Amino acid sequence: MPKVAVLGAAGQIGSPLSLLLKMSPLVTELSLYDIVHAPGVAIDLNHIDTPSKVTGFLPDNDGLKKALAGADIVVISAGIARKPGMTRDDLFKVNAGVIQNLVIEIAKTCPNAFVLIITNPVNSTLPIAVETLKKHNVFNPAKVFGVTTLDVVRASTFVQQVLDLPDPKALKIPVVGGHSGATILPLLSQCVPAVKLTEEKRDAVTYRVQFGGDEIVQAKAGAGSATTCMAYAGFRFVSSILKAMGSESKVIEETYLYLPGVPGGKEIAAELSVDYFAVPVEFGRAGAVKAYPLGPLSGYETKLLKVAVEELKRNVSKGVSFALAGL
Ligand SMILES: NC(=O)C1=CN([C@@H]2O[C@H](COP(=O)(O)OP(=O)(O)OC[C@H]3O[C@@H](n4cnc5c(N)ncnc54)[C@H](O)[C@@H]3O)[C@@H](O)[C@H]2O)C=CC1
Ligand SMILES: O=C([O-])CC(=O)C(=O)O
Repeated sequence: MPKVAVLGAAGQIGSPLSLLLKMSPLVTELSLYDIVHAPGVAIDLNHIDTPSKVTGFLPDNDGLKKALAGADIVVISAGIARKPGMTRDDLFKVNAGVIQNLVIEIAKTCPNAFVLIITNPVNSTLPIAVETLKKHNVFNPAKVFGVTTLDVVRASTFVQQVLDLPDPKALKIPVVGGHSGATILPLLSQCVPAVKLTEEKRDAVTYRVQFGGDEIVQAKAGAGSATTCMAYAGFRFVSSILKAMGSESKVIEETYLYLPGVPGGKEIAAELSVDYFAVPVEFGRAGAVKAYPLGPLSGYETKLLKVAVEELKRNVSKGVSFALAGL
């Protein structure tokens, strides 16, 4: 039965995400790691009356290795978050090294685990994780992802709000690309069921999905960025993987991934001329089984796609260069 490890578990995302995982009947064992407070967070969660067992580790006494031992899924939200005036790319300096060091230990201790990266800038931290796993000869493209679920959650929520519809969950809107500003591309033209948006509303919703993170950073005024909605989105993504691991039915979620390693992905990468992109991905027992193409885009979306790809290429190569230099 699945063991999930959360790295960065004492943080503003890690704690509520761990709470949601503790509530899930799909999780048997939860191990929490952070450079501070993780054992306390674990004891706290262990007073909840669900069967899963929670253990917390700090860096001393091989804590990271112990946290990762036997993990089936590792979720990483370790690192620093934005303050007003910062871009996600400004987090690179600190978070690139954090991801690289954590992933080196994953490569040694639980090389077959799913690795889900929440830590920003996701556009670059995922390539760092992939290059690090490749270097250790344990990269499985079906199991390593950047978590972009919050963008998908935002797209349906913001369309529901602008059209005053009853239920955001009833709207399925693919969000492709990366996870920052112009690299995020909500495909509103593919909304199921279809919605009618004036150009003005289309532009406003698209902008809000792309820059929704800024809304929260500004409102929190120095106290952090998206946390509870991210914990919700991260839990949705982990749950989808757990469901796919345990059943025959297909599960589809958008996620940012190394396309050439997944069936269907090579063609998308060749068409976009970028190896990393979020697309709808089908999951099975052993991870990603198929990457779906973007499908028909409106003229408006085609223009935005060009901008997204150019920016994303720079973010990817920054991550790859960092990883290769440090390995
Ligand atoms: N992918 C996405 O959609 C989103 C990503 N994020 C990103 O998630 C990350 C975490 O955000 P928050 O939880 O709000 O930040 P936070 O500062 O509250 O928590 C981060 C935690 O990481 C820990 N940490 C730092 N270095 C570590 C290391 N080397 N090993 C283990 N733990 C370490 C810290 O002690 C802290 O507890 C940020 O990079 C943020 O930008 C945030 C929202 C959405
Ligand atoms: O904006 C940030 O820094 C946090 C984030 O990734 C988001 O809210 O999408």
